[in-house]
Parts: sequence; structure tokens; C-alpha cells
Amino acid sequence: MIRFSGLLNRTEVAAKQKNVLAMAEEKTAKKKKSNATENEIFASCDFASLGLHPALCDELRERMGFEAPTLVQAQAIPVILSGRHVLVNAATGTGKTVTYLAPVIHQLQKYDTRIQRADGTFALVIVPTHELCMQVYENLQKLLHRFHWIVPGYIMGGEKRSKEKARLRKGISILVATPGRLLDHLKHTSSFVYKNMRWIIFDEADRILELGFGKEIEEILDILGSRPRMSESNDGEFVRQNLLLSATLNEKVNHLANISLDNPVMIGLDDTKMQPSSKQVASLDSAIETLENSGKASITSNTEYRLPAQLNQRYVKVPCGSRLVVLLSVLKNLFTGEASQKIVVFFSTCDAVDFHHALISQFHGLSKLQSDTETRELFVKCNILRLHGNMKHEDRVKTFNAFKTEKSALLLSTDVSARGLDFPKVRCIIQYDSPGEATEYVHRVGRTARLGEKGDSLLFLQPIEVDYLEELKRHGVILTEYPIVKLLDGFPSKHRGLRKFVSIEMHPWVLDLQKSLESFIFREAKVKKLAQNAFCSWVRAYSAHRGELKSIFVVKKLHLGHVAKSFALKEQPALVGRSVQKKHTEKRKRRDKVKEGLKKKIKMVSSYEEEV
Ligand SMILES: Nc1ncnc2c1ncn2[C@@H]1O[C@H](COP(=O)(O)OP(=O)(O)OP(=O)(O)O)[C@@H](O)[C@H]1O
Repeated sequence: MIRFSGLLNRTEVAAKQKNVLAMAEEKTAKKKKSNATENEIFASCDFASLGLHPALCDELRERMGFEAPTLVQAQAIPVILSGRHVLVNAATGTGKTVTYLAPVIHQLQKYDTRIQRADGTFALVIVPTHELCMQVYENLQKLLHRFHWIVPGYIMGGEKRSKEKARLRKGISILVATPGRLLDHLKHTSSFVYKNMRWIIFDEADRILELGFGKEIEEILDILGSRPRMSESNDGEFVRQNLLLSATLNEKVNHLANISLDNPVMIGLDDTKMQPSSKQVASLDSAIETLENSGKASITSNTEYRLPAQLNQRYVKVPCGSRLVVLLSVLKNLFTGEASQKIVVFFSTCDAVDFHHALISQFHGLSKLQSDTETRELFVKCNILRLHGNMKHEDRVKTFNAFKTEKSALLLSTDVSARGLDFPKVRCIIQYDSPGEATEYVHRVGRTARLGEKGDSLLFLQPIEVDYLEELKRHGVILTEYPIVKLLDGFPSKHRGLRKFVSIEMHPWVLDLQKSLESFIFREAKVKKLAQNAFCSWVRAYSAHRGELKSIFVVKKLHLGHVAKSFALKEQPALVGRSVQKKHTEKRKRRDKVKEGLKKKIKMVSSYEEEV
């Protein structure tokens, strides 16, 4: 076991934190009204005052361009440096990555004897997706520039195992990994050295569990030793420090927290989220005091999520059959108003992403209402990208890098982009298909308005789904309505003046564009096929809403003909009817068998496929 002798004791850390907070308060009081948003994001102190090594502070300033720590960094870094297990809850885009990476690097570069590759892995960062894995790795590379003996690395699904094995054999000091592939290597790669593992960090902890990795995580913790006590034994030997972070720590992480954290300090969790009487951490002293007695993380389900204050959140109420037209109109309007900008649109399924990507990349618009030049141009003029979990790993990497560096682009994605990804300068987030739980809403909109920047978000809801706004309200998220009719009125229409506006479905522009889209799909067999697939998976995804959301997103209330229109299909695909029918019959046969065998003791659960 490698020895570390540079730990600050608890009193020193508490004193440091007090100083930092006092300095922060003093400076903030002086500046007071100068820049409200900045003060909400950055602390008025520097990285060195948090106890970080000067070379690391230089790296943060020179390579990363960070002048001052964010509030969460100022609050959490000294606590993490103290060696305590920590739970961090802070809004999206507030700098949680550096919050955990900087203290780990600080400690590793301070070892009496420089660490070697042969010592294996000291720190493990577990993340839910490939993209987040790459992003954390990139941050690490920058931060470790001056500390060349500390080697960063990553392993994740989709990459070649043999290459990863070779990298592990050489030795990775700080390893970023997705849970499935990590477990695979822990079990099957004998050259993977982890006897010196000192930190396990769960970034986006709640999402890792939501994705169903709970069992893998338990196995990983079993192999690595669940939560060896942080030891401040006589010889100063350090055993293990685990950290859990997310913008939406909720009751789902309680179990993980309780099996992985030992007497944790909680940062950014307020009264509404904790039981029984813990308080928001104002200083390390109070944090430690508060939690010392209980020693257990207990977060309630009554969670209010923090969103960036400068984020402009709106919703648009659109009848199902007009959804596609409204989406295209909103996009056209945004890219016409400002050609150079980045927008992300979230869909519920991979098929929906593929269909909309094909459509927007090829659709030229309403020929009769456009000039010759316009008809030669795409209806939505922008660089369009797609990202979802069914794409090849290399294509995912390409899109991820492209959207990061592009100045102007439209990214169509599933929730694979919702967590943790830090695409610079995203102006607007459109949630075309509503997210599941409020947590996903928070993370999706969190791709914009990062670190004090401006950002807009727009949530599409059908009139039958507006109760979702109440669900969001329960978590402290409040949206205002987007004036969609005004936007639609701004487009030309051959019917303008002939018809009186009655509703969105009957709006002349909506009627014209819908017709045009349907003709396009009718002509383009490939896109039509994508539309049919997307229709099927969309309905399946709609019926898969869980828990309380099932009473808001009720599949029986959908008019499938209108759903078909939202994929520019003139009618509900016959194919769907047959396949669903077939599934239904097969299911019924199986069910009858079971029923017979168990003499009607089993209550059958009806699924959507059985209902249609
Ligand atoms: N102290 C700082 N000064 C300036 N920029 C910073 C600072 N800390 C982090 N950043 C930048 O802020 C952005 C957001 O950071 P990061 O991705 O770590 O946020 P996050 O809190 O993890 O967000 P999410 O919850 O969405 O994962 C990044 O571009 C990062 O480089």
C-alpha cells in the first residue's frame, strides 16, 4: 500500500474553509450588485486558498482558463481534500467535474514517492455514458499536463477489449469507466492492478442507477471492497474515499450512498432533501457536525431541483397532429433569426432521431410559397447531427466531437446526451418528446445556460399532457407558455385571408406545411420507412412511462391517426397494426397457457400492445 502523508487534519480543513468563506463573503459584500449571476456562480477566492498545489492552480488557470473556483468547487474541494466521503448536489454546469478531479490530482502528485504505472489504478471515476467518459478523460488530460507521471485512461462499452486490456496492463493511475465494461475487466483482466484504489467517484450517480447498473455497481464494490473506512490511523495511512455527485441527487441514490459512503459530508443538499434534520452545508464544521451523528445518507423523494437562474424555460402546447409542423417552424425561425447557433432537440427513441434527421436533412419545404432560390435550399438551413445509443461507437465519437467544436449546428438526440455533456455555447434545448421524470428534464435543459451563460428551453406538450407542468412544479420547476400562434402567423400561406384562424391544427401555415411534408414522405420511400419505424417505437416509448407519469402520458388517450400525422404519415401504418396484432395474439396464447397451469392464480398485467 502506498503511503500518503499530506493529509490535512479536520481542524485545519475547517479553518481553511472558514477563511475561504469569510473571504468570499467579504468580497461579495463589496461587489454586491455588480454582477448578480457571476456571484451566484463563482466564489470570491482563488484555487490556491482552497489548499490545492500551486502547479495545479497554474494548470487550472493557464490550460483550462479558470481564474476563480465556482461556488461548489470552493465549498467541496477543501472537504474532499480532508479525505471525507462526500455527496455533492449542485446545478448543471457549475463545475462538478473539476470539483472531484482537482483534489484527487492534488493528493496523487503529493505522494512521497512518485507513483508508477506499475502501481495500477488509484482513482476510479464511474460515469453512465461513453460520451461522458470521454469528456472526463479529456478534462483529466488537460489537468495532468504538468503531472506526466499520473496517467489518465478510460474504458467503456463499444471500445475494443484487447486495446483496453493492453492499456490496463501498462497501468492507468486515474481511470474513467462505464460500469458494465469496468466490471468485465475487474473479472477478466488479470493484469488490471487495483490494490491501491483510493477513490471511487460516481459522477451522475442517480443516472447510473436509473440505467439499471445497480447490480453491476454492487458487484464492483464487492470486488473493490465496499467502503473501507477512511482511516486516519497513526501512520497516516489512507484507505478509501468515495464520492457521489449529481445535479439531481434523489432518494434513488440512498442505497448506493449507504453501501458506498462512510459517514459522508453532504454538500448542496437542503432541508427538503434530507432527513431527519440535516442542514445545508454552510461550512465544513456544520457539515461534519450535522452528519456525524447519523452517518447515513437519507434523501427524501420530495426533491426541489436547482436550475440555472438565467435559464429561460418555456413550454408549447401543440395538438399531436401538428407537432412536426410546429417543430420545423420553431427550428426554421431560430436558424433564420440567428444562423450561427447550437440547438439540441431531444427525442424519446433512436428511431425518432433517425427519422427526423433524415427528414430535416432532405426536406426543402413548400414549393408554391417559395422563391426558386428558397426551394433549392433546405427548409431548415443548418448543419444537422444525430446522436443515440444504437449508433456505432466511432460515429458517436465523431458526432460528439463535431457538436463540441461546431459554431452552428442542430443536434438531434436521445437522452444519451442529457447527462453531463458540456457542449460549449448551446443556445436552446428543445424537448420534442417529453422527458420521463423531472430529473431528466433538469439534465436535458442543463445542456444550455451553463456556468452563468444565457440559454432557452422549450418543452413540447400535447393538450392532454399539460399535467406534466404540475409534476415539474412539484420539483420547483416553473415554465411559461411560448406564444406559438404569433410565430406561425409570421410565416406566409397561400390560404392566408381565406380562412379564419380557429386552432393550431387549422392554421393556414400548419395545413400547408403538413401537406407538403406528407407529399415528401409519400415520394421518399426510405424516409417513409424510417417514419413508420419511428411511429412504432414512439408509441411503445409512450406506453413505457412509469409511476405517476403513467396517469399523465396515457397511451389510450392518443389518437393514433394524429400520431401518424406527426411523422408526416397520412395514415397509421398498416404494418404497425399487423405487428401489434401478431404480438397481441402470441402474448394471449402464452398467457392462456400460464393461466391454465396456475389455475387462474396469476393476475395478468396488460400492456399497450394488448390494448390496441
Ligand atoms: N472554475 C471555473 N471557472 C471557469 N470555468 C469553469 C470552472 N469550473 C468549471 N468550468 C467550466 O464549466 C463548464 C461546466 O463544468 P462541468 O461540466 O464540470 O459542470 P457540471 O456541474 O458537471 O455539469 P453537469 O451537471 O451538467 O454534468 C465546463 O465547460 C467547465 O470547463
